[in-house]
Amino acid sequence: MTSTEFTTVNGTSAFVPSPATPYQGDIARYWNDEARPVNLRLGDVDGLYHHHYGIGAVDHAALGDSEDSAYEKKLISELHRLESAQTEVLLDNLGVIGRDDTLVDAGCGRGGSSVMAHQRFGCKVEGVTLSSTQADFGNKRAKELGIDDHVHAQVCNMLDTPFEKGSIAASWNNESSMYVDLDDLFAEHSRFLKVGGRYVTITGCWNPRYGQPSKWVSQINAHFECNIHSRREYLRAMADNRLVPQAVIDLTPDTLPYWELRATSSLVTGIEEAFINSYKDGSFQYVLIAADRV
Ligand SMILES: C[S@@+](CC[C@H](N)C(=O)[O-])C[C@H]1O[C@@H](n2cnc3c(N)ncnc32)[C@H](O)[C@@H]1O
Ligand SMILES: CC(C)=CCC/C(C)=C/COP(=O)(O)OP(=O)(O)O
Ligand SMILES: [Mg+2]
Repeated sequence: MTSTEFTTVNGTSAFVPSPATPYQGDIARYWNDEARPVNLRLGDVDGLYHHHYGIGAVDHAALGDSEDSAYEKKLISELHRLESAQTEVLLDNLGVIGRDDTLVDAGCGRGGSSVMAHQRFGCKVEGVTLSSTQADFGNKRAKELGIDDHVHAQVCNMLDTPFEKGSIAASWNNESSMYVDLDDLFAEHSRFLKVGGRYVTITGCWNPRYGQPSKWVSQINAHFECNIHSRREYLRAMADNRLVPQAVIDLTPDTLPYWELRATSSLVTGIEEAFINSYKDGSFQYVLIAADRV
């Protein structure tokens, strides 16, 4: 961060760092203003608020009859269950984490993954986001849950964090790496991770086998003001920054049922077709990459 400015958040005074670039200012504004029902209504199911997508098979028995008056509510619960299942898979890949460890949730959104990590490992989790609205939301949820001594969010550029060199046991980007240069991102994770620590990303990436980003990938970029990288860029930038892949899992077949279900819901946002078509034509992939910091 280059400078700080004084601001007022919910009637209390706080220092919010100025964005490092005009683009980061756009992204901060985007997430400060975001209040899509597809995210808030799903989060209301159990108080875990996610800004990522789901994986796993749809439980049609739990959904029941689509003519039923309770069907839409069940559909929302089912989409939310699949989004939390996505986080569980990310956490499965973090390796052995102790209660005394600190983890970094880079691009933490409203903090759903941070809470789940603490609930599983009993560890500390530090979230960073460009959005003060999201950081406030995450800190309020942590307080309500009585875990604010362990789960904390701050407004901070994930390319330039305050975490000490070699101090972090594991870190991740859950659908947040498409907003940054990957070399800069992995250099920063590599700096604050302990040697032997684990890094995990779940991301959408364009498939080099397709050739170039398809029109659907361009549509997703425009919709979210992001810049989707290719699978090749991820692996190259990791290799250049002492992150050695331990697992590369193609989650594309596992995320398609989520999208096909979401496309039938009242909470559609209009981006469903681009995800479904790009996953089906092979131009876009949903992947998990887990890497060791060596
Ligand atoms: C799609 S949301 C993902 C949120 C969260 N990881 C989740 O799974 O719910 C993208 C997040 O990346 C954050 N982000 C984008 N660029 C960032 C940057 N340079 N530094 C910190 N956070 C960033 C946004 O503020 C937002 O919270
Ligand atoms: C896989 C890719 C390319 C993701 C782009 C980043 C992104 C915006 C993720 C979902 O956020 P969200 O949960 O706020 O989006 P939505 O409102 O569509 O559910
Ligand atoms: Mg969402």
